[in-house]
Amino acid sequence: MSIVSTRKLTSRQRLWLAAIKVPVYSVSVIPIIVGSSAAFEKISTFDFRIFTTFLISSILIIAWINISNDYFDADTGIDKNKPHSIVNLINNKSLIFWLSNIFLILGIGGIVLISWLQKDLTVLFMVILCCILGYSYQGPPFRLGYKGLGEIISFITFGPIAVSASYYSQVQHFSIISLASGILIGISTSIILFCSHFHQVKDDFFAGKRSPIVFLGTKLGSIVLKVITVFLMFLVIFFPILKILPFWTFLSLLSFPVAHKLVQHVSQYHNQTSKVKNSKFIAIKFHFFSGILLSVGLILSKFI
Ligand SMILES: C/C(=C\COP(=O)(O)OP(=O)(O)O)CCC[C@H](C)CCC[C@H](C)CCCC(C)C
Ligand SMILES: O=C(O)C1=CC(=O)c2ccccc2C1=O
Repeated sequence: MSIVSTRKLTSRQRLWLAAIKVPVYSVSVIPIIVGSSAAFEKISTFDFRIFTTFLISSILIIAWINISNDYFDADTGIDKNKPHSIVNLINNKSLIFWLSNIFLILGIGGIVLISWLQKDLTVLFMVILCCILGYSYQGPPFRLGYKGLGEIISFITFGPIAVSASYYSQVQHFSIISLASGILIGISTSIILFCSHFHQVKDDFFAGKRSPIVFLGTKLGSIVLKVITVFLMFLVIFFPILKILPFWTFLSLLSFPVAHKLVQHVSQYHNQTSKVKNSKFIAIKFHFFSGILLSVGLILSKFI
């Protein structure tokens, strides 16, 4: 194989890697881990079979939302400068549409299994609500993401609903612990989506997508990011002080250096496309570490 073709292969592989968006799957894993940790903290119970089924289902649902996002974005032309859109890579829209639906059916199938095992439809209703809201973010005729509502949808779905659903799947009741943990996870998830708009501001504007950054501009957007991140850190301190969350959830504060790096990076490079692009990955790192530390804090509270 010639050097040129190897290079070609490598760049295509890179595009595929970007298209698959592996790091983004943190958003599917963390709410399930945190909800199950909160359940363990509350009543010392952990059903590994339910946990694993929920985790796999959640990953499949995120595969659906991401593949179908490329499918729906192809219709509005917003991804025409995005070589790592799956539609631009495969060039077979109906295949992509059906592939995404297979992921959705398999994901929902796992949740049906949980509901069947527990003879309780609550978790199924909650996840279906998430999927309807997820569809409304990107699919016609709603496309609420194009109206600047993505962050609110992502907060509600990945935060209070997903964390409470995971909690409920373990213990079959609701609690303030899963709600408060869900609020923290919801905010850090929305921070990821918020950061993903900075480098796309021009394409979004010309395609008629009114993302928060199109509304605010990149400078004001970087200030809003700082305010929201500080607010999140404030809640991490405030919840244990008010005994809404157990003491050891303070551990989540150890993710502060990553939060600081994120805010610094965006305030420095908010209008430099190639550099601010990286902010989404710093935000994912922050979401992952703050979420894992929150889980560790919840579990530790049971023992210390
Ligand atoms: C695809 C998503 C965001 C990316 O959108 P955008 O078009 O800006 O991206 P590109 O630049 O890459 O084109 C995700 C949007 C998520 C949505 C707001 C909410 C989805 C809800 C899920 C279905 C909830 C799943 C819950 C699960 C954990 C049980
Ligand atoms: O591709 C992306 O940019 C995102 C994908 C995704 O699934 C997600 C989920 C929750 C919050 C943000 C994001 C993305 O930014």
